[in-house]
Amino acid sequence: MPSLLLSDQKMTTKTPLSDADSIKKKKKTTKIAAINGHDSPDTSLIKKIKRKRKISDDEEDGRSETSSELGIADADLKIGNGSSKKQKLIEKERGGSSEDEDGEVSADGEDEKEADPNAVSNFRISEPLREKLKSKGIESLFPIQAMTFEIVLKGCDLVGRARTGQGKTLAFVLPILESLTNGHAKESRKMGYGRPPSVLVLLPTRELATQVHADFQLYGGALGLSSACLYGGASFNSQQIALKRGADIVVGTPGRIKDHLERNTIDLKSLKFRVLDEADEMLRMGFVEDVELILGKVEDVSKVQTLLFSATLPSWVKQIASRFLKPEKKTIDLVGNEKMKASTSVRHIALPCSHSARAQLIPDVIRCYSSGGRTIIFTETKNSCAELAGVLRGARELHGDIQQSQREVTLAGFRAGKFLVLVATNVAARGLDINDVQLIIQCEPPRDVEAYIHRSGRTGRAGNTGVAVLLYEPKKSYAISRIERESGVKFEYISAPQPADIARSAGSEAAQSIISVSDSVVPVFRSAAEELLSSSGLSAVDLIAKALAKTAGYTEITKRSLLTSLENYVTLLLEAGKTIYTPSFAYGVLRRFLPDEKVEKLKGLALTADGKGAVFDVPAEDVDLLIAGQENADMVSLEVLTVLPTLQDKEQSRGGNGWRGGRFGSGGGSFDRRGSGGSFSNRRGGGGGGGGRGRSFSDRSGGGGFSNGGKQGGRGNRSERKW
Ligand SMILES: Nc1ncnc2c1ncn2[C@@H]1O[C@H](COP(=O)(O)OP(=O)(O)OP(=O)(O)O)[C@@H](O)[C@H]1O
Repeated sequence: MPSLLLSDQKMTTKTPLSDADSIKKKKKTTKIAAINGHDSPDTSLIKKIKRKRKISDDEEDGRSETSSELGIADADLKIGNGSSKKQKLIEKERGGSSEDEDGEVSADGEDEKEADPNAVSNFRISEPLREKLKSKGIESLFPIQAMTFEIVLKGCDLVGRARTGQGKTLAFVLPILESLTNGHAKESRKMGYGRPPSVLVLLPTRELATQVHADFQLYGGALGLSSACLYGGASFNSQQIALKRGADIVVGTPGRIKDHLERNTIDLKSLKFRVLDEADEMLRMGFVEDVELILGKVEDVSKVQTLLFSATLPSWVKQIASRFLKPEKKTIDLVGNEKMKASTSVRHIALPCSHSARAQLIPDVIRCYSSGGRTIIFTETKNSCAELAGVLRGARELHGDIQQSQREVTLAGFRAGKFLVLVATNVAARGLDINDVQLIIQCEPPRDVEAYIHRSGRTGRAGNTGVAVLLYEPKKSYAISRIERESGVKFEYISAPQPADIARSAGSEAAQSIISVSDSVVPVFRSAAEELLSSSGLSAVDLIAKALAKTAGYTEITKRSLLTSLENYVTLLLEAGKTIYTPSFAYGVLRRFLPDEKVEKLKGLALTADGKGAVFDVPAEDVDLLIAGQENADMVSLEVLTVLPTLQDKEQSRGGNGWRGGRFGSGGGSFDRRGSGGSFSNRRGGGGGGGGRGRSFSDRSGGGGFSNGGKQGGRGNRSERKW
């Protein structure tokens, strides 16, 4: 019997955990705590939870078992905090440890394995399934899987919630398969040719359907169960043939399943399980009626078990969803009321960038933060997806206007590493689990916070780390504060990587590649080199510098502004000796001493949090003229910035009169170390804007490369980049 779900008393029935040896028991609880990101003091809490569980299991009183009843809410059972301790643990869980002949984990010896309460061997998982899991490097269940396994096996309806990438798919796949083959659903499920499905899994996108179906094929196949995948854009006939033959498990999107119902090609009367994966998205997409119609086809609702999973469950979804689940449903919520709803193993970064600077900026963001792995870029619309994919070298697009067959080819190519940059709309936001996605770029803040959580959750999965960069127009900074408020994410504010810094790191790679050229070329090129050296008028060092630049793909170095990330723009700060209440006031001041045509070329004007200044971008060629212009105005100063100061929330700037102190401005001057990247915010002047939270920008201007948890891009020279 499984560990987490049972009382200590029940555990005595199971061999590995039954040993009354107190040392082992101690190890066991410590490991539970470690998996959940806690140290030993919380082990008593885990025991409490177990005791509570024991009581509620025994009582079987039909009450809904909520996370708070289980004591799971808040930080108590938090997972995925990215700590190195947990990291190692997950690596171990994923099979990173060496195995002995019996396939047992031997990292810390036999005791260690026995001490793992979530070891697969501690659950009622049959041998073929166990073997399959082992072949995939899975020796231990993740918390959401461990905590829901027995509940599902016992026949309860369930709402399951855990952060992105924490293994919710296997949390329903494994107990369903066990139920069908060895559990309560075994006797009543239909068999033989033409059998109707016993399991229906509904999900919002075709790509996700394919992925979940692959899991059922893999694990269900090991138990002799067949499955079919039904989604639009694919051949109806082949789906019909599969259903006619008989499929135990059907995975699909609501639209196509409804089509099958209308054509009488599917019979959902005798379902044993109904699963709503990414339920909130399905309902948000307007599938409520379809979902209700599909789920309503079951003949005897008392005989079907309904499971609902997502990383996000807004309250309106819970209300609708409760129509589909029995009142005595159980809830396992590993996010609960915790403030942080997004993945905790992801570094969340916000970077100001005007729309027109995106295409130039994104390659450098990829170079700085992708660690050479895959990147997914999210756009809000299909048009901007196609447009961006068209200008980013080596990138491919994925959105709803692409033919289904091409969508599949594209995703397969991305999974296989044939190209490393995928530009996608929200079709790729939910559920997709793709190996080695290191970086997520969102081109603008999404409208709803759930989208931010799911998109950024395409990286940092299963205990791995990742980076999510959110680009935003400076004038839309209020959208960032909304996401922070609603998701609990604390963004690291940076300004754009400077091309010079990128070029510096490309230069050292180019140097390596030059050194590795065979000596055999020297006699052939020597005379040309001598000729060049004497005719160029350059020193040998300068000449080599140019050769390195060319090798790295650079013929000039541009500057990128701090505010809008535009190349060949420079960020200036205006101060007028008094509070600047509104952007129009700032424009008025500028017009006093600058020609109109120059003022009209300014970009992204925003007010500083201390209320004393305005920042804006100007074309690099105008800078000298503008700086000189300040001589004509009293009490006015203009200066070139190297670090962006803390800015006001735009909503507040729009508010006109009565600047009340920056909602974004905090007491300035303090350093804010974040993440492993070692960047720090360096707020100019440090004038706190009358309270409120600070939006500080990391100082990248010191040059010397970019930090990404110690990882540098290192993907070859500029001309060889894959994107
Ligand atoms: N027990 C386990 N041990 C190791 N890896 C696991 C385990 N369970 C699942 N995984 C892996 O973790 C990854 C994430 O799993 P999954 O896609 O089910 O996450 P999820 O919680 O559904 O995420 P999302 O909310 O984004 O859909 C997958 O690659 C899966 O194979």
